[in-house]
This record gives sequence, C-alpha cells and structure tokens, in this order.
Amino acid sequence: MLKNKPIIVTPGEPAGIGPDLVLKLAQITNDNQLVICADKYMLLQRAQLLEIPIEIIEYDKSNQSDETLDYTPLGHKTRPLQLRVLHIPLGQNVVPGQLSSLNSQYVVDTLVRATKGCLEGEFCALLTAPVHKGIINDAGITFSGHTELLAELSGAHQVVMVLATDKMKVALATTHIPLKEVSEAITFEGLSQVLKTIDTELKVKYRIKTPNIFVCGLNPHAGEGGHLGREEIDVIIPVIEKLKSEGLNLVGPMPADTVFQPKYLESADIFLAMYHDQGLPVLKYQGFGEAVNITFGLPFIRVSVDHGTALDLAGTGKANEGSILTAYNLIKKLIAY
Ligand SMILES: NC(=O)C1=CN([C@@H]2O[C@H](COP(=O)(O)OP(=O)(O)OC[C@H]3O[C@@H](n4cnc5c(N)ncnc54)[C@H](O)[C@@H]3O)[C@@H](O)[C@H]2O)C=CC1
Ligand SMILES: NCC(=O)COP(=O)(O)O
Repeated sequence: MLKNKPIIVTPGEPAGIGPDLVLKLAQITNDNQLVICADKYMLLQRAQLLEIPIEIIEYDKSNQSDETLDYTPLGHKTRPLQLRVLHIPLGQNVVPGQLSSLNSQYVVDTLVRATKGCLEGEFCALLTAPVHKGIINDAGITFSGHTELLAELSGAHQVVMVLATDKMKVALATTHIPLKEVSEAITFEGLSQVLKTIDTELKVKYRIKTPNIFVCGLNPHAGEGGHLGREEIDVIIPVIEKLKSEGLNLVGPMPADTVFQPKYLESADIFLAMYHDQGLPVLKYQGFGEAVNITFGLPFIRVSVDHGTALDLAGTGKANEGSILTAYNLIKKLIAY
C-alpha cells in the first residue's frame, strides 16, 4: 500500500535552516517512515553542530530490509537517532549561512530524485524544506520554485500553490513571476484551470463537499467598475460566471484589501489571490510558523514549510520547527485517507 511507503524529505538549501529542521523533525517524531534525500556527511556535520546524536542508515531502494549501519557516533550513552538517508553528494562542503552556487545542482538533484520516487510509487509523499531560488539561478539553472519544477517533472497540467493554516487557506493564481507580468498571466483558460484544480483538490484532499472559493480582484477595489483596471471585467468576472454555471461555488471578484476579514473567513474555504504578495502576507501575518505550503494538482502529495532558508539562523538551533511539524502532520493525515 502506498501509504506504507517512505515519506521522502528534501532538506533544500544545505546552507539554510532546512537541514536543522529536518533533524529536529526526525528527533521529535522518531518516525522511521521518513527518508531524507540529502548528503549524509552534511547531515552528520549539522547534527554535530546542533548536538543531536544521529546514526545514518543508508537507504537502499532495491533492498530496504538490508540496511547497513553507516556511522555510529562515539561516546553517546543514549541510543542515537537513526536517520534513513538517500545519499546525494554535495558539490562542496557547506558552511551554514553561506550560500554556494557549487551546491545548486545538488539541491536540484535531490528534488529530481525525490520526485522520481514519488511518481514511481517508491515514496508516498514529498516533504520539502526551503531552497534558495536566487543561488540556483546564479549557478545558471533556470529555476522559479519547487511548485514549477515539480509540475514540469511530473507533467502536471495545472498546479496551484496553496498556503494553509488551520484558520485559512490562500491559493495563488500566479506564483513566482515579476509583478509587471502578472496581468498578462491571468488568462481566461489559465484562471479557469486554476479554479477547477482548487475545487477538485479541496474535495479530494480536504473532503469539502462544495468548496466555497473567494476570488480576489487584481486591481484596487476589484477594478472599481473598470476605472482602476479592466482585468476583472475582461477576464475574472467571465471566468467566475462560466464556472458558476458549471456548479462551482465562487464568490467575487472581491476587493483584496477587504476580503480577508472575519466574516468572510468564516464562510470561505479558500481565498484565491491573483499574485504571491497579494495573499501571502495576510496568511503569514495570521499564522507564520504554523502554516504549510501544499501543491494542488500534482499526481502525488507534496507539502512544504511556509518560510524560506533563513540563512541567519542556520546551524544555530534557533529555527522554529512549527511549520515543518505542521507539514509532516498534514502528510500523515493525507496519506491515511
Ligand atoms: N519553500 C521554499 O523553498 C521557500 C523558499 N524561500 C527562499 O528563501 C530565501 C530567503 O527568503 P526570505 O524572504 O529571507 O524569507 P525567510 O523565510 O528565509 O526569512 C524571513 C525571516 O523569517 C525568519 N524565519 C524564517 N523561517 C524561520 C523559522 N523556521 N524560525 C524562525 N525564524 C524564521 C528569518 O530568520 C528571517 O528573519 C529566498 O531565496 C526564497 O527563495 C522562501 C519561501 C519559501
Ligand atoms: N512563498 C512561497 C514560496 O516561495 C515557496 O515556493 P515553492 O518553492 O514551494 O514553489
């Protein structure tokens, strides 16, 4: 059964807090369903820095029962934490907090390997820690984010980035593109697919019978009847009308400055923001550190943290593990369905 397969975890940027959080997650949950897709020596170094005694068990796809003990720290009286690791070699030794473009290909390699395993049924879900989009591009690799890479690798027709807390969910109509390109990216076909994907995934993943989706406008006051922009009249309203006629439960376009208020929060299952910084600041203000990032529309489960690489905290032990724990708990819930 797929739900009994390993959960593959990618620590992301090795100079960031991803490795710290993955180690904390393993320590807190002690869940042998977790397999970490990363450089084993980097994990050992970070564990030593954080004073978490670990023992690496090398993950072997072909013979999982014949796991070999790779390392046992000396001098520990209590049993060290056993960590199953799918080893992917780094490009260069890591100094926490210091990015190196020599490790960018490594970061992408971990994601490609983990995704391949999810697509082939080797793993039941993917839990990702943050990557640094800038340093990957600095290495000459075109990269917008996990969401876009995973969509490409899996051939998914339409994916949607959704950030969620226990109080609210915010989906994005566009993801990692410059603000000046947003208007052009909101098309009748694209927006229709985004809304259909959200509707389907809320039914499948969250068991909501008729999802109530609040759609933000793009312009101030949702365009003020066309006086502050025409995207609502030309695209957003026609899409909403068409999909409502097909049975979707949509409200909008709502002015984005007033839609995130308690009375709408009560009835909305999700808000669709037109761009990254229209919706995410609200959600992060409400629940930073307890939110997750879940990709709708992939052929497998992928959940991530709500924050970035926090280079300032890498290796210090001060990174808050709330979001990665929430992501882990959501995966456990989703695979149990
Ligand atoms: N899922 C992903 O892979 C994501 C990656 N990023 C990447 O992260 C990089 C840095 O982004 P920033 O905008 O600086 O955001 P950031 O989230 O890394 O940091 C913003 C602030 O929040 C703090 N912070 C973040 N996570 C924390 C945690 N777990 N515990 C305590 N404090 C925490 C940081 O110390 C910093 O003060 C960017 O290159 C971006 O591409 C950003 C968001 C998500
Ligand atoms: N702000 C969310 C974010 O940037 C995460 O993107 P992704 O790497 O999960 O696509």
